[in-house]
Amino acid sequence: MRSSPLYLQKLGKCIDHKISVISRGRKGRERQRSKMMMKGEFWSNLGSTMAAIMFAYAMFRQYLPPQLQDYMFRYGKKLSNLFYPYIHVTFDEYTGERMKKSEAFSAIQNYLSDKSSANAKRLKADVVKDSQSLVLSMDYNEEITDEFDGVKLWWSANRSTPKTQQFSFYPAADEKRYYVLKFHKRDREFVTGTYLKHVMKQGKAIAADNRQRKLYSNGGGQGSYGPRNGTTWTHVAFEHPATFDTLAMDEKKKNVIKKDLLKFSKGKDYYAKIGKAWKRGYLLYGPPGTGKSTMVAAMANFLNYDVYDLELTTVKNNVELRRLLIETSNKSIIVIEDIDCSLDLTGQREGKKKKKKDDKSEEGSDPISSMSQNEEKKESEVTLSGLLNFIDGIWSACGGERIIVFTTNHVEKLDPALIRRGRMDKHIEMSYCRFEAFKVLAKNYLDIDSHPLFGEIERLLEETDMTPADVAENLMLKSDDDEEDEACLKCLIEALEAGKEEARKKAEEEEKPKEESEQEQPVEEVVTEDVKSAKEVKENGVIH
Ligand SMILES: Nc1ncnc2c1ncn2[C@@H]1O[C@H](COP(=O)(O)OP(=O)(O)OP(=O)(O)O)[C@@H](O)[C@H]1O
Ligand SMILES: [Mg+2]
Repeated sequence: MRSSPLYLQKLGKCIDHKISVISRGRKGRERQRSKMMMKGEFWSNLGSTMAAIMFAYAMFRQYLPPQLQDYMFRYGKKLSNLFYPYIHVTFDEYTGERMKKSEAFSAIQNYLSDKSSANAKRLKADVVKDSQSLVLSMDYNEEITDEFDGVKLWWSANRSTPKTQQFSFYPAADEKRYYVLKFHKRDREFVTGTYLKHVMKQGKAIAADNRQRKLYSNGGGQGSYGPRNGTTWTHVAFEHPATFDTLAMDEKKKNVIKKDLLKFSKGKDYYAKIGKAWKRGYLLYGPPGTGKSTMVAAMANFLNYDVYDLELTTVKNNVELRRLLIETSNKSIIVIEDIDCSLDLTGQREGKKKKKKDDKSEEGSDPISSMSQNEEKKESEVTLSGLLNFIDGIWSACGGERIIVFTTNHVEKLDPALIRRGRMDKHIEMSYCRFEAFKVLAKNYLDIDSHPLFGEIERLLEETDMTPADVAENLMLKSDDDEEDEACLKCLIEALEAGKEEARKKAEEEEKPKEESEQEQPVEEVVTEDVKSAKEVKENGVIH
Protein backbone atom coordinates (compact mmCIF):
# COMPACT_ATOMS: atom_id res chain seq x y z
CA MET A 1 0.00 0.00 0.00
CA ARG A 2 2.83 2.32 0.91
CA SER A 3 4.42 2.09 -2.55
CA SER A 4 1.18 3.06 -4.28
CA PRO A 5 1.50 5.86 -6.93
CA LEU A 6 -0.60 8.25 -4.83
CA TYR A 7 1.71 7.91 -1.86
CA LEU A 8 4.79 8.47 -4.06
CA GLN A 9 3.21 11.60 -5.51
CA LYS A 10 2.60 13.05 -2.04
CA LEU A 11 6.14 12.21 -0.93
CA GLY A 12 7.55 14.00 -4.02
CA LYS A 13 5.55 17.14 -3.29
CA CYS A 14 6.73 17.18 0.30
CA ILE A 15 10.40 16.85 -0.72
CA ASP A 16 9.96 19.70 -3.27
CA HIS A 17 8.49 21.99 -0.57
CA LYS A 18 11.33 21.25 1.86
CA ILE A 19 13.97 21.96 -0.82
CA SER A 20 12.32 25.33 -1.65
CA VAL A 21 12.22 26.31 2.05
CA ILE A 22 15.90 25.46 2.49
CA SER A 23 16.93 27.40 -0.61
CA ARG A 24 14.81 30.43 0.44
CA GLY A 25 16.46 30.46 3.88
CA ARG A 26 19.89 30.36 2.31
CA LYS A 27 19.05 33.23 -0.06
CA GLY A 28 17.74 35.34 2.85
CA ARG A 29 20.86 34.74 4.88
CA GLU A 30 23.02 35.70 1.89
CA ARG A 31 21.04 38.90 1.37
CA GLN A 32 21.39 39.78 5.05
CA ARG A 33 25.11 39.12 4.97
CA SER A 34 25.56 41.41 1.94
CA LYS A 35 23.55 44.13 3.65
CA MET A 36 25.75 43.96 6.72
CA MET A 37 28.83 44.13 4.55
CA MET A 38 27.47 47.26 2.87
CA LYS A 39 26.82 48.87 6.23
CA GLY A 40 30.30 48.02 7.44
CA GLU A 41 31.74 49.46 4.24
CA PHE A 42 29.74 52.66 4.70
CA TRP A 43 30.98 53.18 8.24
CA SER A 44 34.58 52.44 7.34
CA ASN A 45 34.31 54.88 4.39
CA LEU A 46 32.78 57.54 6.62
CA GLY A 47 35.48 57.03 9.21
CA SER A 48 38.25 57.41 6.69
CA THR A 49 36.58 60.48 5.12
CA MET A 50 36.26 62.10 8.54
CA ALA A 51 39.85 61.29 9.34
CA ALA A 52 40.91 62.86 6.04
CA ILE A 53 38.86 66.01 6.76
CA MET A 54 40.31 66.27 10.26
CA PHE A 55 43.78 65.85 8.90
CA ALA A 56 43.22 68.49 6.21
CA TYR A 57 41.75 70.85 8.80
CA ALA A 58 44.71 70.36 11.18
CA MET A 59 47.13 71.06 8.30
CA PHE A 60 45.09 74.09 7.33
CA ARG A 61 45.18 75.50 10.88
CA GLN A 62 48.84 74.74 11.39
CA TYR A 63 50.51 75.74 8.15
CA LEU A 64 48.36 78.42 6.54
CA PRO A 65 48.95 82.03 7.74
CA PRO A 66 46.08 83.44 9.93
CA GLN A 67 45.14 86.16 7.39
CA LEU A 68 44.73 83.59 4.71
CA GLN A 69 42.67 81.45 7.09
CA ASP A 70 40.33 84.41 7.81
CA TYR A 71 40.07 85.15 4.16
CA MET A 72 39.19 81.57 3.34
CA PHE A 73 36.66 81.37 6.15
CA ARG A 74 34.92 84.52 5.00
CA TYR A 75 34.68 83.41 1.42
CA GLY A 76 33.79 79.88 2.45
CA LYS A 77 30.85 81.27 4.34
CA LYS A 78 29.80 83.42 1.41
CA LEU A 79 30.01 80.38 -0.83
CA SER A 80 27.90 78.31 1.55
CA ASN A 81 25.37 81.18 1.85
CA LEU A 82 25.07 81.11 -1.90
CA PHE A 83 23.83 77.56 -1.74
CA TYR A 84 22.03 77.80 1.64
CA PRO A 85 18.52 79.06 0.91
CA TYR A 86 17.37 79.97 4.44
CA ILE A 87 17.37 83.24 6.36
CA HIS A 88 17.73 83.42 10.14
CA VAL A 89 16.31 86.24 12.30
CA THR A 90 17.31 86.50 15.96
CA PHE A 91 15.06 88.03 18.63
CA ASP A 92 16.97 88.77 21.84
CA GLU A 93 15.22 88.93 25.19
CA TYR A 94 16.81 92.24 26.14
CA THR A 95 17.43 95.10 23.76
CA GLY A 96 18.66 98.67 23.81
CA GLU A 97 21.18 100.43 25.96
CA ARG A 98 19.09 100.19 29.10
CA MET A 99 18.59 96.49 28.54
CA LYS A 100 14.86 96.82 28.40
CA LYS A 101 12.93 93.61 27.97
CA SER A 102 12.04 93.33 24.33
CA GLU A 103 8.35 93.55 23.52
CA ALA A 104 8.92 91.40 20.46
CA PHE A 105 10.49 88.65 22.56
CA SER A 106 7.52 88.59 24.96
CA ALA A 107 5.03 88.59 22.11
CA ILE A 108 6.87 85.72 20.38
CA GLN A 109 7.02 83.81 23.65
CA ASN A 110 3.25 84.06 23.98
CA TYR A 111 2.65 83.27 20.35
CA LEU A 112 4.84 80.18 20.51
CA SER A 113 3.39 78.98 23.80
CA ASP A 114 0.22 78.08 21.90
CA LYS A 115 2.07 76.31 19.10
CA SER A 116 4.59 74.62 21.37
CA SER A 117 2.04 72.84 23.50
CA ALA A 118 0.74 71.19 20.32
CA ASN A 119 4.01 70.56 18.44
CA ALA A 120 7.14 70.59 20.61
CA LYS A 121 8.37 67.41 22.26
CA ARG A 122 10.25 69.05 25.12
CA LEU A 123 8.34 71.74 26.95
CA LYS A 124 8.88 74.07 29.86
CA ALA A 125 6.02 74.90 32.22
CA ASP A 126 5.81 78.32 33.81
CA VAL A 127 3.29 80.40 35.72
CA VAL A 128 2.49 83.74 34.11
CA LYS A 129 3.34 86.68 36.36
CA ASP A 130 0.50 87.54 38.72
CA SER A 131 -1.65 84.86 37.20
CA GLN A 132 -2.82 81.48 38.20
CA SER A 133 -2.63 79.94 34.73
CA LEU A 134 0.17 77.60 33.74
CA VAL A 135 1.85 78.36 30.43
CA LEU A 136 3.79 75.84 28.39
CA SER A 137 6.65 76.91 26.16
CA MET A 138 9.22 75.02 24.16
CA ASP A 139 12.44 74.08 25.87
CA TYR A 140 15.86 75.39 24.80
CA ASN A 141 17.32 74.03 21.56
CA GLU A 142 13.91 72.78 20.56
CA GLU A 143 12.54 73.65 17.13
CA ILE A 144 8.94 73.86 16.03
CA THR A 145 7.42 74.38 12.64
CA ASP A 146 4.79 77.00 11.98
CA GLU A 147 2.71 77.42 8.85
CA PHE A 148 0.98 80.64 7.91
CA ASP A 149 -0.78 81.31 4.60
CA GLY A 150 0.88 78.21 3.17
CA VAL A 151 4.39 79.39 4.09
CA LYS A 152 6.49 77.15 6.31
CA LEU A 153 8.69 78.66 9.03
CA TRP A 154 10.81 77.28 11.83
CA TRP A 155 11.19 78.73 15.31
CA SER A 156 13.82 77.66 17.81
CA ALA A 157 14.42 78.71 21.41
CA ASN A 158 18.04 79.21 22.38
CA ARG A 159 20.23 80.51 25.13
CA SER A 160 23.88 81.38 25.36
CA THR A 161 26.05 81.83 28.42
CA PRO A 162 29.24 83.95 28.22
CA LYS A 163 32.43 81.92 28.07
CA THR A 164 34.20 84.06 30.69
CA GLN A 165 32.97 82.97 34.08
CA GLN A 166 32.03 85.90 36.26
CA PHE A 167 31.07 85.77 39.87
CA SER A 168 27.36 86.38 40.25
CA PHE A 169 24.85 85.83 42.99
CA TYR A 170 22.36 84.89 40.31
CA PRO A 171 23.71 81.98 38.29
CA ALA A 172 21.48 82.61 35.28
CA ALA A 173 21.84 86.39 35.31
CA ASP A 174 24.32 86.44 32.39
CA GLU A 175 22.32 84.03 30.34
CA LYS A 176 21.15 85.41 27.02
CA ARG A 177 17.91 84.02 25.75
CA TYR A 178 16.74 84.44 22.21
CA TYR A 179 14.45 83.05 19.57
CA VAL A 180 15.56 82.32 16.04
CA LEU A 181 13.17 82.37 13.11
CA LYS A 182 14.22 80.46 10.01
CA PHE A 183 12.51 80.80 6.65
CA HIS A 184 13.23 80.40 2.96
CA LYS A 185 14.70 83.45 1.30
CA ARG A 186 11.92 83.52 -1.28
CA ASP A 187 9.48 84.34 1.61
CA ARG A 188 11.48 87.29 2.91
CA GLU A 189 8.91 89.92 1.97
CA PHE A 190 5.98 87.92 3.25
CA VAL A 191 7.68 87.28 6.59
CA THR A 192 8.84 90.84 7.22
CA GLY A 193 5.64 92.42 5.93
CA THR A 194 2.85 90.12 7.05
CA TYR A 195 3.95 87.21 9.18
CA LEU A 196 5.86 89.12 11.88
CA LYS A 197 2.97 91.57 12.25
CA HIS A 198 0.64 88.62 12.72
CA VAL A 199 2.94 87.10 15.36
CA MET A 200 3.12 90.38 17.31
CA LYS A 201 -0.65 90.89 17.21
CA GLN A 202 -1.43 87.34 18.25
CA GLY A 203 1.22 87.38 20.97
CA LYS A 204 -0.13 90.58 22.48
CA ALA A 205 -3.70 89.29 22.38
CA ILE A 206 -2.65 86.08 24.17
CA ALA A 207 -0.81 88.15 26.80
CA ALA A 208 -3.93 90.25 27.37
CA ASP A 209 -6.01 87.09 27.83
CA ASN A 210 -3.54 85.53 30.24
CA ARG A 211 -2.92 88.53 32.44
CA GLN A 212 -4.57 88.79 35.82
CA ARG A 213 -6.74 91.87 35.85
CA LYS A 214 -6.46 94.27 38.73
CA LEU A 215 -8.73 96.44 40.78
CA TYR A 216 -6.89 99.62 41.73
CA SER A 217 -7.92 102.06 44.39
CA ASN A 218 -6.50 105.35 45.59
CA GLY A 219 -8.29 105.24 48.92
CA GLY A 220 -6.33 105.94 52.10
CA GLY A 221 -5.42 103.19 54.50
CA GLN A 222 -2.39 101.94 56.29
CA GLY A 223 0.70 101.44 54.12
CA SER A 224 4.00 99.92 55.22
CA TYR A 225 5.37 103.42 55.91
CA GLY A 226 2.38 104.81 57.77
CA PRO A 227 -0.99 106.05 56.62
CA ARG A 228 -1.43 106.27 52.89
CA ASN A 229 -2.91 109.29 51.19
CA GLY A 230 -4.97 109.29 48.05
CA THR A 231 -2.08 110.01 45.69
CA THR A 232 -1.03 106.45 44.91
CA TRP A 233 -2.79 103.50 43.44
CA THR A 234 -2.79 100.21 45.30
CA HIS A 235 -4.25 97.09 43.76
CA VAL A 236 -5.72 93.67 44.34
CA ALA A 237 -6.70 90.97 41.85
CA PHE A 238 -9.97 91.81 40.14
CA GLU A 239 -12.22 88.78 40.49
CA HIS A 240 -15.78 90.06 40.30
CA PRO A 241 -17.96 87.36 38.72
CA ALA A 242 -20.59 89.69 37.20
CA THR A 243 -21.12 89.41 33.46
CA PHE A 244 -23.67 90.82 31.05
CA ASP A 245 -25.35 87.41 31.10
CA THR A 246 -26.00 87.65 34.83
CA LEU A 247 -26.94 91.34 34.75
CA ALA A 248 -30.68 91.79 35.14
CA MET A 249 -31.63 94.36 32.56
CA ASP A 250 -33.68 94.77 29.44
CA GLU A 251 -32.08 92.54 26.80
CA LYS A 252 -32.20 95.19 24.06
CA LYS A 253 -30.58 97.80 26.28
CA LYS A 254 -27.89 95.31 27.26
CA ASN A 255 -27.11 94.53 23.62
CA VAL A 256 -26.82 98.22 22.76
CA ILE A 257 -24.28 98.71 25.58
CA LYS A 258 -22.29 95.62 24.58
CA LYS A 259 -22.17 96.79 20.98
CA ASP A 260 -21.07 100.24 22.04
CA LEU A 261 -18.28 98.83 24.21
CA LEU A 262 -17.04 96.56 21.44
CA LYS A 263 -17.07 99.40 18.93
CA PHE A 264 -15.06 101.50 21.33
CA SER A 265 -12.48 98.82 22.12
CA LYS A 266 -11.83 98.21 18.42
CA GLY A 267 -11.96 101.87 17.47
CA LYS A 268 -8.30 102.88 17.71
CA ASP A 269 -8.05 103.92 14.08
CA TYR A 270 -11.45 105.57 14.12
CA TYR A 271 -10.60 107.77 17.12
CA ALA A 272 -7.27 108.69 15.53
CA LYS A 273 -9.08 109.60 12.31
CA ILE A 274 -11.57 111.92 13.97
CA GLY A 275 -8.89 113.45 16.20
CA LYS A 276 -10.39 112.44 19.54
CA ALA A 277 -8.68 110.90 22.54
CA TRP A 278 -9.45 107.19 22.66
CA LYS A 279 -11.80 107.22 25.61
CA ARG A 280 -15.48 107.01 26.34
CA GLY A 281 -17.59 108.26 29.22
CA TYR A 282 -20.56 106.42 30.70
CA LEU A 283 -22.94 107.87 33.23
CA LEU A 284 -24.86 105.21 35.16
CA TYR A 285 -27.72 106.61 37.15
CA GLY A 286 -30.60 105.15 39.08
CA PRO A 287 -31.81 104.32 42.59
CA PRO A 288 -29.58 102.36 45.00
CA GLY A 289 -29.46 98.62 44.32
CA THR A 290 -30.29 98.77 40.63
CA GLY A 291 -26.93 97.33 39.56
CA LYS A 292 -24.70 100.31 38.72
CA SER A 293 -21.61 98.86 40.37
CA THR A 294 -22.49 95.42 39.02
CA MET A 295 -22.65 96.92 35.54
CA VAL A 296 -19.11 98.34 35.91
CA ALA A 297 -17.83 94.87 36.85
CA ALA A 298 -19.68 93.33 33.91
CA MET A 299 -18.14 95.93 31.56
CA ALA A 300 -14.64 95.17 32.87
CA ASN A 301 -15.16 91.44 32.46
CA PHE A 302 -16.63 91.90 29.00
CA LEU A 303 -13.69 93.96 27.72
CA ASN A 304 -11.01 92.31 29.86
CA TYR A 305 -10.03 95.69 31.31
CA ASP A 306 -8.56 96.70 34.67
CA VAL A 307 -10.68 98.80 37.02
CA TYR A 308 -9.50 101.99 38.76
CA ASP A 309 -11.87 102.93 41.55
CA LEU A 310 -11.15 106.62 42.01
CA GLU A 311 -12.10 107.99 45.43
CA LEU A 312 -12.28 111.73 44.81
CA THR A 313 -12.67 112.68 48.46
CA THR A 314 -9.14 111.48 49.27
CA VAL A 315 -7.56 113.39 46.37
CA LYS A 316 -6.19 116.64 47.72
CA ASN A 317 -6.20 118.79 44.62
CA ASN A 318 -6.28 118.90 40.85
CA VAL A 319 -2.54 118.28 40.54
CA GLU A 320 -2.88 115.02 42.42
CA LEU A 321 -5.86 114.11 40.33
CA ARG A 322 -3.79 114.61 37.18
CA ARG A 323 -0.97 112.49 38.56
CA LEU A 324 -3.36 109.67 39.34
CA LEU A 325 -4.77 109.85 35.84
CA ILE A 326 -1.35 109.66 34.23
CA GLU A 327 -0.54 106.58 36.26
CA THR A 328 -3.52 104.62 35.01
CA SER A 329 -2.74 101.97 32.42
CA ASN A 330 -4.49 101.57 29.11
CA LYS A 331 -7.32 99.09 28.74
CA SER A 332 -8.87 100.29 31.93
CA ILE A 333 -12.14 101.55 33.34
CA ILE A 334 -11.87 104.50 35.71
CA VAL A 335 -14.88 104.64 38.00
CA ILE A 336 -16.03 107.45 40.23
CA GLU A 337 -18.85 106.05 42.33
CA ASP A 338 -21.59 108.31 43.67
CA ILE A 339 -20.18 111.36 41.93
CA ASP A 340 -22.83 113.58 43.54
CA CYS A 341 -21.50 112.71 47.01
CA SER A 342 -17.81 112.86 46.05
CA LEU A 343 -17.69 116.60 45.52
CA ASP A 344 -19.88 119.60 45.86
CA LEU A 345 -20.02 119.95 42.14
CA THR A 346 -23.17 121.91 41.71
CA GLY A 347 -22.25 125.39 40.59
CA GLN A 348 -18.83 124.97 42.16
CA ARG A 349 -17.10 125.94 38.97
CA GLU A 350 -18.62 129.40 39.05
CA GLY A 351 -17.85 129.90 42.73
CA LYS A 352 -14.26 128.78 42.39
CA LYS A 353 -13.68 130.95 39.38
CA LYS A 354 -14.82 134.00 41.29
CA LYS A 355 -12.70 133.04 44.27
CA LYS A 356 -9.64 132.62 42.07
CA LYS A 357 -10.15 136.07 40.56
CA ASP A 358 -10.39 137.59 44.01
CA ASP A 359 -7.27 135.70 45.10
CA LYS A 360 -5.34 137.00 42.12
CA SER A 361 -6.27 140.60 42.73
CA GLU A 362 -5.27 140.32 46.35
CA GLU A 363 -2.02 138.47 45.65
CA GLY A 364 1.06 140.67 45.74
CA SER A 365 -0.58 143.33 47.85
CA ASP A 366 -0.13 141.47 51.11
CA PRO A 367 2.51 138.70 51.23
CA ILE A 368 1.31 137.33 54.56
CA SER A 369 -2.26 136.95 53.44
CA SER A 370 -1.15 135.42 50.12
CA MET A 371 0.90 132.85 52.06
CA SER A 372 -2.05 131.88 54.13
CA GLN A 373 -4.11 131.64 50.98
CA ASN A 374 -1.52 129.30 49.50
CA GLU A 375 -1.82 127.11 52.57
CA GLU A 376 -5.54 127.11 52.04
CA LYS A 377 -5.07 126.11 48.41
CA LYS A 378 -3.03 123.12 49.52
CA GLU A 379 -5.94 121.99 51.62
CA SER A 380 -8.42 122.67 48.83
CA GLU A 381 -10.17 119.78 47.22
CA VAL A 382 -10.65 118.85 43.61
CA THR A 383 -12.72 121.34 41.66
CA LEU A 384 -15.23 120.74 38.95
CA SER A 385 -12.92 122.32 36.38
CA GLY A 386 -10.16 119.96 37.56
CA LEU A 387 -12.47 117.07 37.06
CA LEU A 388 -13.49 118.31 33.62
CA ASN A 389 -9.83 118.55 32.69
CA PHE A 390 -9.40 115.02 33.91
CA ILE A 391 -12.18 113.84 31.64
CA ASP A 392 -11.42 115.65 28.42
CA GLY A 393 -8.53 118.01 28.95
CA ILE A 394 -5.22 117.77 27.17
CA TRP A 395 -3.98 115.23 29.73
CA SER A 396 -6.83 112.88 29.20
CA ALA A 397 -5.33 111.76 25.90
CA CYS A 398 -2.22 110.23 27.43
CA GLY A 399 -1.96 106.47 27.15
CA GLY A 400 -4.31 104.14 25.36
CA GLU A 401 -7.96 103.31 25.58
CA ARG A 402 -9.84 104.25 28.72
CA ILE A 403 -13.44 104.21 29.81
CA ILE A 404 -14.61 106.66 32.45
CA VAL A 405 -17.71 105.77 34.42
CA PHE A 406 -19.63 107.98 36.83
CA THR A 407 -22.34 106.46 38.96
CA THR A 408 -24.95 108.47 40.79
CA ASN A 409 -28.30 108.10 42.49
CA HIS A 410 -29.22 111.71 41.79
CA VAL A 411 -28.52 112.65 38.20
CA GLU A 412 -30.51 115.88 38.62
CA LYS A 413 -27.99 117.15 41.19
CA LEU A 414 -25.04 117.08 38.79
CA ASP A 415 -23.71 120.11 36.99
CA PRO A 416 -24.87 119.85 33.35
CA ALA A 417 -21.31 120.69 32.25
CA LEU A 418 -20.07 117.48 33.81
CA ILE A 419 -22.43 115.17 32.06
CA ARG A 420 -22.92 116.82 28.72
CA ARG A 421 -22.50 114.58 25.66
CA GLY A 422 -18.89 114.40 24.64
CA ARG A 423 -17.86 114.12 28.27
CA MET A 424 -20.26 111.44 29.34
CA ASP A 425 -21.03 109.99 25.94
CA LYS A 426 -23.62 107.50 27.09
CA HIS A 427 -26.20 108.01 29.81
CA ILE A 428 -27.57 104.71 31.05
CA GLU A 429 -30.52 104.56 33.39
CA MET A 430 -30.48 101.60 35.74
CA SER A 431 -34.09 101.27 36.70
CA TYR A 432 -36.34 99.18 38.92
CA CYS A 433 -36.75 95.52 38.16
CA ARG A 434 -39.31 94.73 35.48
CA PHE A 435 -40.29 91.31 34.15
CA GLU A 436 -37.45 91.08 31.56
CA ALA A 437 -34.87 91.72 34.26
CA PHE A 438 -36.67 89.39 36.68
CA LYS A 439 -36.38 86.50 34.21
CA VAL A 440 -32.58 86.92 34.22
CA LEU A 441 -32.52 86.88 38.03
CA ALA A 442 -34.81 83.81 38.16
CA LYS A 443 -32.44 82.02 35.79
CA ASN A 444 -29.37 83.08 37.81
CA TYR A 445 -30.73 82.36 41.25
CA LEU A 446 -33.21 79.51 40.75
CA ASP A 447 -32.16 78.18 37.35
CA ILE A 448 -35.73 78.31 36.01
CA ASP A 449 -37.02 79.81 32.77
CA SER A 450 -40.71 79.62 33.55
CA HIS A 451 -43.12 78.92 36.38
CA PRO A 452 -46.90 79.21 36.84
CA LEU A 453 -46.30 82.09 39.28
CA PHE A 454 -44.42 84.14 36.67
CA GLY A 455 -47.69 85.70 35.37
CA GLU A 456 -48.58 87.15 38.75
CA ILE A 457 -45.03 88.35 39.32
CA GLU A 458 -45.06 90.10 35.92
CA ARG A 459 -48.25 91.97 36.81
CA LEU A 460 -46.93 92.98 40.23
CA LEU A 461 -43.56 94.12 38.88
CA GLU A 462 -45.33 96.45 36.46
CA GLU A 463 -47.27 98.03 39.33
CA THR A 464 -44.54 98.11 41.99
CA ASP A 465 -41.06 99.59 41.97
CA MET A 466 -38.64 97.07 43.43
CA THR A 467 -34.89 97.15 42.84
CA PRO A 468 -33.12 94.12 41.36
CA ALA A 469 -31.15 93.91 44.61
CA ASP A 470 -34.40 93.43 46.59
CA VAL A 471 -35.79 90.94 44.08
CA ALA A 472 -32.50 89.02 44.21
CA GLU A 473 -32.62 88.94 47.99
CA ASN A 474 -36.03 87.23 47.85
CA LEU A 475 -34.78 84.68 45.35
CA MET A 476 -31.82 83.59 47.45
CA LEU A 477 -32.31 79.90 48.24
CA LYS A 478 -32.37 79.00 51.87
CA SER A 479 -31.83 75.29 51.12
CA ASP A 480 -31.26 72.94 48.17
CA ASP A 481 -34.85 71.75 48.24
CA ASP A 482 -36.60 71.79 44.84
CA GLU A 483 -39.80 73.08 46.38
CA GLU A 484 -37.79 76.00 47.61
CA ASP A 485 -38.16 77.57 44.12
CA GLU A 486 -41.87 78.01 44.61
CA ALA A 487 -41.36 79.19 48.18
CA CYS A 488 -38.93 81.86 46.92
CA LEU A 489 -41.35 83.04 44.25
CA LYS A 490 -44.19 83.20 46.78
CA CYS A 491 -41.91 85.14 49.11
CA LEU A 492 -41.22 87.58 46.28
CA ILE A 493 -44.95 87.95 45.55
CA GLU A 494 -45.57 88.75 49.21
CA ALA A 495 -42.78 91.31 49.22
CA LEU A 496 -44.16 92.88 46.03
CA GLU A 497 -47.65 93.09 47.46
CA ALA A 498 -46.31 94.62 50.66
CA GLY A 499 -44.32 97.10 48.57
CA LYS A 500 -47.43 97.96 46.56
CA GLU A 501 -49.44 98.54 49.72
CA GLU A 502 -46.69 100.72 51.17
CA ALA A 503 -46.51 102.77 47.98
CA ARG A 504 -50.30 103.25 48.06
CA LYS A 505 -50.20 104.47 51.67
CA LYS A 506 -47.31 106.79 50.89
CA ALA A 507 -49.18 108.28 47.96
CA GLU A 508 -52.22 108.83 50.16
CA GLU A 509 -50.12 110.57 52.80
CA GLU A 510 -48.62 112.79 50.14
CA GLU A 511 -52.07 113.62 48.83
CA LYS A 512 -53.33 114.68 52.29
CA PRO A 513 -51.25 117.86 52.75
CA LYS A 514 -52.13 118.89 49.20
CA GLU A 515 -55.84 118.57 49.88
CA GLU A 516 -55.43 120.39 53.17
CA SER A 517 -53.50 123.20 51.54
CA GLU A 518 -56.15 123.48 48.84
CA GLN A 519 -58.80 123.81 51.54
CA GLU A 520 -56.73 126.42 53.38
CA GLN A 521 -56.07 128.44 50.22
CA PRO A 522 -58.67 131.23 50.78
CA VAL A 523 -57.18 131.95 54.22
CA GLU A 524 -53.78 132.12 52.64
CA GLU A 525 -55.03 134.48 50.02
CA VAL A 526 -56.38 136.69 52.76
CA VAL A 527 -53.06 136.54 54.50
CA THR A 528 -51.26 137.44 51.34
CA GLU A 529 -53.69 140.26 50.78
CA ASP A 530 -52.92 141.48 54.28
CA VAL A 531 -49.22 141.20 53.67
CA LYS A 532 -49.60 143.07 50.41
CA SER A 533 -51.45 145.91 52.06
CA ALA A 534 -48.92 145.99 54.90
CA LYS A 535 -46.17 146.22 52.32
CA GLU A 536 -47.88 149.02 50.56
CA VAL A 537 -48.24 150.87 53.85
CA LYS A 538 -44.56 150.41 54.50
CA GLU A 539 -43.45 151.44 51.01
CA ASN A 540 -45.90 154.22 50.21
CA GLY A 541 -47.08 155.19 53.63
CA VAL A 542 -50.70 154.85 52.38
CA ILE A 543 -53.52 153.47 54.48
CA HIS A 544 -56.62 152.31 52.64
N1 LIG B 1 -29.32 94.67 37.51
C1 LIG B 1 -28.86 93.74 38.36
N2 LIG B 1 -28.54 92.53 37.91
C2 LIG B 1 -28.08 91.59 38.73
N3 LIG B 1 -27.89 91.78 40.04
C3 LIG B 1 -28.20 92.97 40.54
C4 LIG B 1 -28.66 94.02 39.73
N4 LIG B 1 -28.88 95.09 40.49
C5 LIG B 1 -28.54 94.75 41.73
N5 LIG B 1 -28.11 93.49 41.78
C6 LIG B 1 -27.66 92.78 42.96
O1 LIG B 1 -27.77 93.67 44.04
C7 LIG B 1 -26.51 93.95 44.63
C8 LIG B 1 -26.31 95.46 44.72
O2 LIG B 1 -26.17 95.99 43.42
P1 LIG B 1 -25.17 97.17 43.06
O3 LIG B 1 -24.17 97.34 44.13
O4 LIG B 1 -24.67 96.97 41.70
O5 LIG B 1 -26.17 98.37 43.10
P2 LIG B 1 -25.85 99.91 42.87
O6 LIG B 1 -26.81 100.40 41.84
O7 LIG B 1 -24.43 100.10 42.60
O8 LIG B 1 -26.25 100.51 44.28
P3 LIG B 1 -25.69 101.87 44.94
O9 LIG B 1 -26.33 103.01 44.21
O10 LIG B 1 -26.18 101.77 46.33
O11 LIG B 1 -24.22 101.85 44.82
C9 LIG B 1 -25.48 93.31 43.79
O12 LIG B 1 -24.58 92.60 44.56
C10 LIG B 1 -26.23 92.38 42.87
O13 LIG B 1 -26.13 91.08 43.38
MG1 LIG C 1 -22.85 101.05 43.66
